[in-house]
This record gives sequence, C-alpha cells and structure tokens, in this order.
Amino acid sequence: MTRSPSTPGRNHAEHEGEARAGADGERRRSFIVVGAGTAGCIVARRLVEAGHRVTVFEAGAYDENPAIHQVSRLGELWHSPEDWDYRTVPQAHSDGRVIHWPRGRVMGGSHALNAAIWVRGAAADYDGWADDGCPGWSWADVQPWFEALEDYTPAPGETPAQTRGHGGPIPVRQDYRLNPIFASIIEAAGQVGVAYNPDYNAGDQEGISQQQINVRDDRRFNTWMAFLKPVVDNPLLTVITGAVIQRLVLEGNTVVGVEYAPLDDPDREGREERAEEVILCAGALDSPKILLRSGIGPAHHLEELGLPVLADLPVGENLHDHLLAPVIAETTTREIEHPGTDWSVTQTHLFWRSDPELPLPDTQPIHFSVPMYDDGMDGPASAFTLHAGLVRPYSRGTLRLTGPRVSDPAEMDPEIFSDPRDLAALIASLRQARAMVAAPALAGDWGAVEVYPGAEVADQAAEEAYVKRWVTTYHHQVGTCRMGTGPDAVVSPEDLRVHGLDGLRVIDASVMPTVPTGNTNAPTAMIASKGVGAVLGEPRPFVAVPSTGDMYGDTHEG
Ligand SMILES: Cc1cc2nc3c(=O)[nH]c(=O)nc-3n(C[C@H](O)[C@H](O)[C@H](O)COP(=O)(O)OP(=O)(O)OC[C@H]3O[C@@H](n4cnc5c(N)ncnc54)[C@H](O)[C@@H]3O)c2cc1C
Repeated sequence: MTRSPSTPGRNHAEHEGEARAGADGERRRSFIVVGAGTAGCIVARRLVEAGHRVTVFEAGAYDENPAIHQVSRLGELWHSPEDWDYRTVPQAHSDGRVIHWPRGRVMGGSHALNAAIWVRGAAADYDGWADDGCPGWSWADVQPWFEALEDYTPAPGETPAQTRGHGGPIPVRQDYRLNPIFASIIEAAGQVGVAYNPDYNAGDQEGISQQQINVRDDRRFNTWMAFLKPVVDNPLLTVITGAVIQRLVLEGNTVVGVEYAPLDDPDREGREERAEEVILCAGALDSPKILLRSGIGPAHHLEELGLPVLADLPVGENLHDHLLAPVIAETTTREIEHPGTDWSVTQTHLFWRSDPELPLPDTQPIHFSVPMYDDGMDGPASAFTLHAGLVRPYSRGTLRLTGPRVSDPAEMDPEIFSDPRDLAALIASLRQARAMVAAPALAGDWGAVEVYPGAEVADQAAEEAYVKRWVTTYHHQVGTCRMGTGPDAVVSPEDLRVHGLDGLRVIDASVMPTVPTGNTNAPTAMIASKGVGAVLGEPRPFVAVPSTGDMYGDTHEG
C-alpha cells in the first residue's frame, strides 16, 4: 500500500488467518505497539520473534532524511519533520526561559535524532530504584540486560571489563579517531584535576572519557536498524507510519485497542484497531498524553478537561530532565578541524562530583567541537563548547493537557531550579568548564579565549543570572509514568502493566522513577529488553543475534 499524506502507510496488507501457536507452542497473541522509537523497536521485534502478531503505529515516517545517518548532522534535524519540536512552558525559576525540546518523530524515534552516546548510568541509580519500590531493577538485575544489548569495541589498546557485552545487536564503539580539540580537552581536564577514565560503563563513571557511540560503518545505528528493520517483512508484523494514536479504547477496565488518525489531520474522527494488548512506547512526553486523553490520569486534572476519569493515576507527575549551560571559547592560534569529517561533533564528556562529599558524580559536562550558540548569542566560528551538565536533579515538574484533542498543546513544565541545589551544582560545573578553558592545554596550545559567559560574568550573582538565562536541556526527560507500587506510581515494576487496568503496559523512558546518572538511551533500551522479557515470561536476557546486511539502503513503504 502506498503511503500518502492523508492516509497512514502500512508496510503490507492486514494479516489473515486464525490465531495459531507461536514458535514456542504458546498461543499466538495480538499486540499493538505505539511508537517505533528506542523502546518500541526492541519490544516489537521480540514479540514478533516469539511468534506473536504485532501492529506498530508510528506518527513519523521512514528514516529517509540523510542527516539522520550522520551523527555529526544532528543539529539539522531540529525543527525538521522528524522533530516533534516541543517547548516547555516559561520557567518560573529560570528567568521565564522557554526551552526547545526536540523529540524524534520517525522510525527510530529519538534514537534517530540523538547524539548516539551510550551510557548505562551508575550502579547506585538502579539500586536506588530497587530500594524505592521497584524490586527486580537493582544493578545486579539490570546489568545482564545491558550486557546482552551491547557489541562493545574499546579504544585501541584497552581491554574491556568482563561486564561489557560483545556480539549484541547495538554497536557501542570507542575505537574512533579523536578530533585534536578533544585530545586537548582531555588534557585540560587532567590539568584541573579530572583523571582519564578509559570506560565509564565498566562500573566507575568518574573522570573524563571518550564517548562510546552507536555507530556502524561510520553511520548512526539505532534500535530501528538493529531490531525492527531486519524483520519488517515478517508477515506477523504490520507497521503503520504517519498515524497518530489519539486515545485508547477501553471496555470496562480492559484496554482493547486504539483510535488513530493521520498525522496531518490528527483530530479527525479516529479509526479503530483492536488487539489483546496495547503497549505504549511513545516516550516520556507522549505516552502520558495518550493516557490522559484516554481518561487515565489525576482525577482533578481530567475533570478540569471534561474527560471521564477511567483510572485516577499520577500520569504526568514526576517530569524531570538533565540540564546544560554553555561555556563557549574561541580558538585564536589554531583552527578546529571541520566536524563533518568526524563521527560526531561531541566526542568527550566527564563525570564529576560538584561537592566532594557526594557519594557519586552529579555532573556530566559534555564537550563539542563547535560553538553551540543559542538564539540570541553570537560569536566567532572557530570555537568549541564545554557544556556544564547536571545529571542528578532534585527538581520535579508536571506534564498536563490543555484540552482533549491531539492538537491541544501540552503544558510541559520541568520546574527547572525549583530546587536550589540544582542551580548550585550547575554553577559548580560551569566554573569547572571555565577553568578548563583557562588551562594550558586549551588557553596555551589553542589560544582559547572565553566568549561565553565572558569576562563580565565575574561573581556568583552574575553566574546565577547567566545560568538562568541560558540553561538548556540535555534531552533526557523521564519519569511521567513512574514505575513503582505506591500512590506515586503508574506502572508495576513487575511487568510494566498500568495499575488497575488490563491489557495495557507502558515500556519506555517515562517509567523511570528517577533519571539515571547519564544519558537515557541505553537505560531505555535496557527497560525495553527487560520489559518485553516480562511480557514473554523470559526472566533472563535473550541471546542476541547481531543484525547483518545493509540496514541503511532501502526503506519499506509497502
Ligand atoms: C536531540 C536529542 C539528543 C539526545 N542525545 C542522547 C544521547 O546521545 N545519548 C542518550 O543516551 N540519549 C540521548 N537522548 C535521549 C534518548 O534519545 C531518549 O531518552 C530515548 O530515545 C527515549 O526513547 P523512548 O523509546 O522512550 O522514546 P522515543 O525514542 O522518543 O520514541 C517514541 C516514539 O513514539 C512516537 N510517538 C509519539 N507519540 C505518538 C502517537 N501519539 N502516535 C504514534 N506514535 C507516537 C514518536 O514519533 C517516536 O518515534 C537524546 C534525545 C534527543 C531528542
């Protein structure tokens, strides 16, 4: 079937036939998977492989934009058709700042738009989840699932730790050439007391490291390419692109299907698709919206909207994110190599404790070989960015609807800096980045001169004002369908079923009770693997088979 702007595209005709036994003799079940992002591609692949019938709905299209495939071009994807192009509400504790939140709207989801950096997080993050109402999610529980996903190649000359995975479907590469500016950034970190760490995913995050990235043959390799694309012609799988899920269809307390419409006419009367189970993988900003539009959320909020309250659950609470603030420096004695020749414009980051008394790093500055001038900033082209980064935030916000239709914008309020400890940690990180610019490896060897914040930002008050003015997202929103067992939880830690309802699970970044110390893609992939393991009754990671062949060339439009 041909895809057209007003008709969602199917990869092939609807499947015929009676339910038959799956490969393992289990009765064949039918599933709807909403969203083909980081999580959805893993979930759908495993269900199909287990012999079940799966319909995947994705609002975006196939990944035909060439900028997706070169990680160094990720900036071109912002505000593109592949970006949901969200905005926060004005931030009350941050100068009224409105922050752009890009999110992937394409096969591969945000893993098609992201910087492809692979970070598992700290063991203490997951032990914290387990201690806080999520038994089964301790580091000992999740580590094997990370390992099974990975095909890790260390930097030349390094021996990988025993806990790193090999032969898994997701390439995790650290053996690429460093742009010379990043070698100097590593040296500058050493000069301000931050040691080199050859593998931040081996147990100890602390120190500066070369990033580990999901690239194969010099091109992005995401979960769509690794998991779903290799089975897209499987007759058990139907992929419907360009289709927005409006809401769930319920009969009593049981979810029996979804209503969907074309992306370009999302409020049109929806078509219905039914299955025995629906799995929401629409991400931390869209899974909660689908639940709220369906009458699943805080009763007072649904009543405000005039929606029926089918389940009173804290959907949209606990929204939180990692934060960045830029330090940009011009190079006056050497030109920075053009990033187009590299795999990525970001190649190093570091983990550091803003207060030595802390048990683990709370900051993760990230470095770019280009100047990351925000709207309203200006400066020379030969410049680099050392972004200060906060990765253990205390502030929590909410996601709310402004109306029941898909086109009604959501109010997304992370309440940045509502907890003052976050501002203090980000300022400590900013000072460290400024010290690195002034260190001999950068100020001496490159003639680095700070452009932002700039010499006039010279005391605590000026630093606070600067950070509030220019704070931005690290792109790691989580937590809006929190897993747990208490009144603050939406899904069960046992099997990610939505509390109080049958036939419905959420498996994506929204279920994280607290954001891990580090980027969120690897944790989301782990949650997807372990979550679909629970759906299938597989308590241990599957033996992964790496994808073979060209995963980039053709696309499937049916
Ligand atoms: C610019 C950017 C840079 C990032 N960099 C990194 C990085 O380098 N490393 C890292 O670890 N993390 C990074 N992240 C974060 C990481 O990519 C996300 O945490 C992760 O992809 C979340 O996966 P998910 O499956 O929860 O959601 P997504 O991958 O966002 O998938 C959700 C999918 O659902 C679809 N969808 C949503 N609503 C509907 C609907 N109503 N109907 C149908 N389909 C729908 C979307 O179109 C999308 O394809 C970055 C994110 C961004 C945006």
